Amino acid sequence: MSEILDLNEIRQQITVLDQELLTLFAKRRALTLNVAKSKVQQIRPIRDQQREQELLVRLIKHGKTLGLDAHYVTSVFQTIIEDSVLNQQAYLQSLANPNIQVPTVSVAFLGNKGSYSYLASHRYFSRRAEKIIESGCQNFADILQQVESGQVDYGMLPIENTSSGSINEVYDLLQHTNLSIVGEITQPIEHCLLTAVNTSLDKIRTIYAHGQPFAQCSNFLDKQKNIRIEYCDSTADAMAQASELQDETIAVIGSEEGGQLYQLHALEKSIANQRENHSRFILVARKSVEVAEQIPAKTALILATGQKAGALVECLLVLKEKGINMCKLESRPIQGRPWEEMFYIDVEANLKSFALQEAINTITQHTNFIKVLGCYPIEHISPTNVPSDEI
Ligand SMILES: C=C(O[C@@H]1C=C(C(=O)O)C=C[C@H]1O)C(=O)O
Repeated sequence: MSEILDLNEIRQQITVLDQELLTLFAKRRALTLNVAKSKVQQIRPIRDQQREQELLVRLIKHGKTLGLDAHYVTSVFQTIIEDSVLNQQAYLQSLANPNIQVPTVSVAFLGNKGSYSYLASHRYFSRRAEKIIESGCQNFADILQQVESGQVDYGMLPIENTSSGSINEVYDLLQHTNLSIVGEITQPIEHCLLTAVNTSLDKIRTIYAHGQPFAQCSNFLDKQKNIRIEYCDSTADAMAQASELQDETIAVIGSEEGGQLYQLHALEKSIANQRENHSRFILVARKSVEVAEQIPAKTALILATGQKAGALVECLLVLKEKGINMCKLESRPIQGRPWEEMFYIDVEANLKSFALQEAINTITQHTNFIKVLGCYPIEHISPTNVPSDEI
């Protein structure tokens, strides 16, 4: 006869193990902070992908002897390494900008509790501040106005999404602001259909959604018959309305994590057109920041060339000559000047670097207008992979 297994007792053992794992994670984090301190002394870059690869190969081999598959070990340690690199970057940034190191920060974002902007703000500051004073806004212009007037320290704005592209309204607002971009964060967007009460898809008649999630879920929505879309100012607004109405015919497009704050449950998960759906947010402040040299930096520029033939090409050639990688180019019309365009250019370079300073000086000769929107650490940590023959 097989032995009787006591579920509660086994779960108790798992609970103890999980706590031990957390203690080990914290110890590892503390050690990586010491690594960061030594890199400051030795002026070495934060990221060392060769070390990451060696470490992964060793762990995968060892994991196999314990019955753990390579995929599992790789994904766990990629997450640990990402946290470690971001934490080291945040530490170096706090040294480079002692004035930004404060325990409490105030942040304006779109919507209320539960919006993607709310989740991005909390994730961004989780390793940088102890407390966030939240300021939910009804539109992007309000966010900028609150930062400009000094009502809050920071504004979090979505700038692009992997499925619906650039957020033009934010680009247009950036033309007229004196604020600086001081950070970025990429937030996974996992759209679900959320409801306040137990119901089924065939009973839903109205879906509350913000325009962005609506556009990103068009394939799923096209398949639904007899459904009306109610546009809302934000995802959080949509959630609050559905939560208040407690109606089995009403659903909301939003994240499961955000929905939990309104006691909403996921009726359908992963309803976005693209499975890999991410939004990039930028953080704006009144004062620009310095980016430590050991951290990969991005600089955002806007420029107008007028209607001179080839002027934009001349500007881009300057970047090429200086070996500066352009990671984004966007154009927007200039209000009041028909057919003239404002170009938004993101480059992977530190504003302090000699190459970028020289490039900006030369580019200025080809433009009517040029402005640096900000220089900030690149927050996206691309995972190091292990060559398949090494596994
Ligand atoms: C901790 C370090 O910094 C980074 C983080 C690593 C990690 O968490 O294991 C490994 C290499 C670096 O990209 C290090 O250089 O050892």
